[in-house]
Amino acid sequence: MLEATNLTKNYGDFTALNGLDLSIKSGDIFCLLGANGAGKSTTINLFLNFIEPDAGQATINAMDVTKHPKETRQLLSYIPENLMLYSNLTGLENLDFFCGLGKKHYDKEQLEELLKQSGLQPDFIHRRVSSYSKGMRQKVGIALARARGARVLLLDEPTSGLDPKASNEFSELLLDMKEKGVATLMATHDLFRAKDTGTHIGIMKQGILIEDFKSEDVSFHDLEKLYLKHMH
Ligand SMILES: Nc1ncnc2c1ncn2[C@@H]1O[C@H](COP(=O)(O)OP(=O)(O)OP(=O)(O)O)[C@@H](O)[C@H]1O
Repeated sequence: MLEATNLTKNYGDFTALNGLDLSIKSGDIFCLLGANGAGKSTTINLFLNFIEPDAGQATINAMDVTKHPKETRQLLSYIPENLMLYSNLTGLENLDFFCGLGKKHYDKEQLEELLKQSGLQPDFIHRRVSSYSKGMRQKVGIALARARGARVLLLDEPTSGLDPKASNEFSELLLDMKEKGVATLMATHDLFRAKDTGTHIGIMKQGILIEDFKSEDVSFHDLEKLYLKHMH
């Protein structure tokens, strides 16, 4: 569903992403680990078509994102570390607004249901987002992904700064999306979540994917050892 072939991005003579080959299928949760500056956000931004590759291609459902920007963007939802929501609007009003931008229209009951299914406490649905915790904001992001019927989730450190309970709730939502066949690419620094929630784990260093394996094939201890070894 998500494929990178020799995907490469240079900034001047600095190579931020170097010949990435990657395949993420429906129902996969691929967790991308790596130190600051390793190239994780660059990878996500290339799939989003926010930036253009210098070589290779990023495809979603076999469509090159640079050649089919509209079709590919319709298939995906993106949740960055800090989701942009209107703080003066309620969660429900935000969801309604962003669904409208994507020409999806739901009535009030359906929007309430989408937010509840995404774990937002019912008494917050009609409160302004300015009163939300970061975890609650990320739940609105998941509700939007559901509302848009996204087949692909691109997540850039969505759980950084969340407390363990909120992070765990977010993982549950990802597993639920996985059951629905959504393909997920998540950049994260959270080794525990990568092992716990991811189906696949990649470790990136200086723009190169140096490890790529199924998370069931490593213990948490071995993952930590491998990660630390590569960080030197
Ligand atoms: N617009 C830009 N111009 C020049 N260099 C850039 C630009 N954007 C990113 N880079 C560089 O590319 C490299 C990869 O950055 P990227 O944001 O992909 O890393 P990352 O793995 O997501 O790191 P982090 O964990 O800090 O988010 C970094 O060295 C960064 O400084």
